[in-house]
Amino acid sequence: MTLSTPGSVRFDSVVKKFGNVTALKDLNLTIDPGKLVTLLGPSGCGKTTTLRLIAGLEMATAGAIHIGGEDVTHLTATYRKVSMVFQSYALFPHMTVRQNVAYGLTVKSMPKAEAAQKADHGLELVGLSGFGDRLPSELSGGQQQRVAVARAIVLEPEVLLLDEPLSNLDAKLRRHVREEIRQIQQRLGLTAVYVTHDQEEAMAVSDRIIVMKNAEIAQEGTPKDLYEAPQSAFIADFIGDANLAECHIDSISAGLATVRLDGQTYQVKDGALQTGAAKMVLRPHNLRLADATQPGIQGSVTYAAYLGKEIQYTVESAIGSLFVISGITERPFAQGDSVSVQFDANHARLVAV
Ligand SMILES: Nc1ncnc2c1ncn2[C@@H]1O[C@H](COP(=O)(O)OP(=O)(O)OP(=O)(O)O)[C@@H](O)[C@H]1O
Repeated sequence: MTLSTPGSVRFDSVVKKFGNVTALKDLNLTIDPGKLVTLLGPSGCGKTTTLRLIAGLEMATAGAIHIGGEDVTHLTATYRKVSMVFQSYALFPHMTVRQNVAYGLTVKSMPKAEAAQKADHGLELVGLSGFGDRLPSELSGGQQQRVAVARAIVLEPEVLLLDEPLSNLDAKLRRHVREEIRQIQQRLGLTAVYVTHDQEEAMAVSDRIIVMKNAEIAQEGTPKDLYEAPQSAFIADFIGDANLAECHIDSISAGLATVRLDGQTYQVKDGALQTGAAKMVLRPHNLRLADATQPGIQGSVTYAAYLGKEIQYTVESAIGSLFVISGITERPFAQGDSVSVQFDANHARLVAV
């Protein structure tokens, strides 16, 4: 199949209001061709509105939207080269899988035989060759979602939009289908915009993640950027688990901050902050437990859970409650044990209070 050139997406100062509700404040974003970008954020932050604005299912109140370099701000959905995959699959139950995939093509007046041939090719691309004569009810949930993806990609969109495509699948299948969606997107070089509120799913499938909060972008970057260099307490907490410990930056020099935490001094990469109160981001697996006689932050284990691949602890300490993850090869501790919590300051980060 020849797919149309993957398109870029650009928002210039886009505002979207629904009556008194401002769903998007002043959104500026660029999505490069061939990349999968995820919109991630808590409920109501504006993810779905952004996706619907790309699709042309909503119109911007102000600002401009470009797809593939073309100004589409005032074009309705029919005239935009995008296809959407919904969380509900939205397959027609009485049509065969092939007819479902061919549906959008026949609506566009493609002759039936050609549409069926394209549908079969689409099914091949999503690993469902030979399933064309079945009814959707004769497929698993994951297979039905792949049919929905095939139906979207046979339309040869410049941009593929995916609205929480895994939310109807159970946890085990979700991981499998997200890998498949990512592989199809990469193999075909599609530009894809993916909405989810699940941060692990976002990290697993994305080239870049745009984290939204209160109708604005909170931070954007690769999964690694967001995890390793969060620019706020919100991002640190939202992307992966984080302990946020109150600390004090005494001085900053050559990109290193001298930080006081629990009476000790540490050198931490500065997060473009000023001296004064700050929060130190301590990832649970970067904390180690040692015997209480060892140096570190003193505390006591209030919860210990053996999870096979790791042990998770809650430690009440002088700097608050800490969530700690240890490898199973490390010495185990039990509830009630006095411990010393140690960490490597190279892995700590600083964010504003
Ligand atoms: N048609 C509408 N009419 C009025 N308000 C709306 C409409 N659609 C969305 N909103 C409001 O705009 C804001 C953003 O909604 P949106 O659906 O984009 O959020 P979301 O991040 O996708 O949330 P969720 O994860 O819950 O789906 C919310 O405050 C929502 O209530």
